[in-house]
Amino acid sequence: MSSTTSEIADVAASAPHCLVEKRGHVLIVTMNRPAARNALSSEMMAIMTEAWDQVDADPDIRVAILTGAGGTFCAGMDLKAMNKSAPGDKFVKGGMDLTKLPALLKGRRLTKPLIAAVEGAAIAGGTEILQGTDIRVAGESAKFGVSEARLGLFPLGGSAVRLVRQIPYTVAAEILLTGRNVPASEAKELGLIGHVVPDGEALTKALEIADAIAANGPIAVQAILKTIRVTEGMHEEDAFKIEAEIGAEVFRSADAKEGPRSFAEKRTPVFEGR
Ligand SMILES: C[C@H](/C=C/C(=O)SCCNC(=O)CCNC(=O)[C@H](O)C(C)(C)COP(=O)(O)OP(=O)(O)OC[C@H]1O[C@@H](n2cnc3c(N)ncnc32)[C@H](O)[C@@H]1OP(=O)(O)O)[C@H]1CC[C@H]2[C@@H]3CCC4=CC(=O)CC[C@]4(C)[C@H]3CC[C@]12C
Repeated sequence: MSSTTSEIADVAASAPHCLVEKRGHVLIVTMNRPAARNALSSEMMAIMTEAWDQVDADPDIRVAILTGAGGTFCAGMDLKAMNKSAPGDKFVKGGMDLTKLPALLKGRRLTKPLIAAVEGAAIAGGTEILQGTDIRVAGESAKFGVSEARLGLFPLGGSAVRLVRQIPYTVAAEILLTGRNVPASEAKELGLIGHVVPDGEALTKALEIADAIAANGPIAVQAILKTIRVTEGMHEEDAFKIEAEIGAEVFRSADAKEGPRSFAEKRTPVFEGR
């Protein structure tokens, strides 16, 4: 028996705003409000924060993927909810710490690599969270933008700080100040994303990259990521001191012995993450 339109709408309304699925060593986090183009809700952000905690805490998870349901990544903050209750009214002096938004990975980065698989729109909050991911794949019709200024808002998800550090200054300034949309081809040219794939294939490509990372030594992967994060913006000399400490720790691990041993024995390495 086929479902009626209202039955489908009822199911959609009761569905969690974010889905979390573990596939092997990969945790897939899917923003799931397709009828509202995956606009951010409190429920969605609470589940995302829990998922990020799970990624950091579970040693069996080696990589995470962030994606959106129904052919859209994320249309940013829920503007209809915002219209009913203006967030600015809560911003009384000292009333809220706006330096951290863990769900959007502002003031928090994961200890494992995070891959964004983008289809359709990644607008405002959607492009803001993208900047907290490490590797980014998008379908060819995807579009990006930090459009808050168009609505008289400020990109409090961190873009006024991060975007100028991730793509050339003049383009970042233009994107932030005009709020214009950036097509996938241009985003790739700018280095905001790393891959453009046919529409509908972003998650497949992200999984392919995730599997390649998950097959590597997890201690090495996490140490490389930690070095990137901790040394960002540092003078080279200071950065090399930290790099040396972190790198030496990796060389002391059992995985660092297993890698060369597997090569000599002509077999695939079995990394245990210790
Ligand atoms: C500041 C930080 C971020 C802000 C923002 O993101 S502002 C949002 C800007 N977004 C947009 O302008 C996109 C609007 N949408 C579109 O342009 C289009 O819909 C689309 C291109 C995305 C898709 O087009 P389409 O043709 O495919 O589809 P449509 O027909 O247009 O849409 C279908 C359907 O979806 C609905 N829809 C789409 N987008 C939205 C949306 N954004 N909101 C609601 N609904 C949407 C559309 O209406 C249609 O519906 P229908 O019924 O069918 O008509 C903030 C980020 C995080 C915030 C902090 C979070 C934590 C906090 C908690 C507090 O309590 C205090 C504040 C705060 C700290 C908070 C502060 C602000 C942030 C940092």
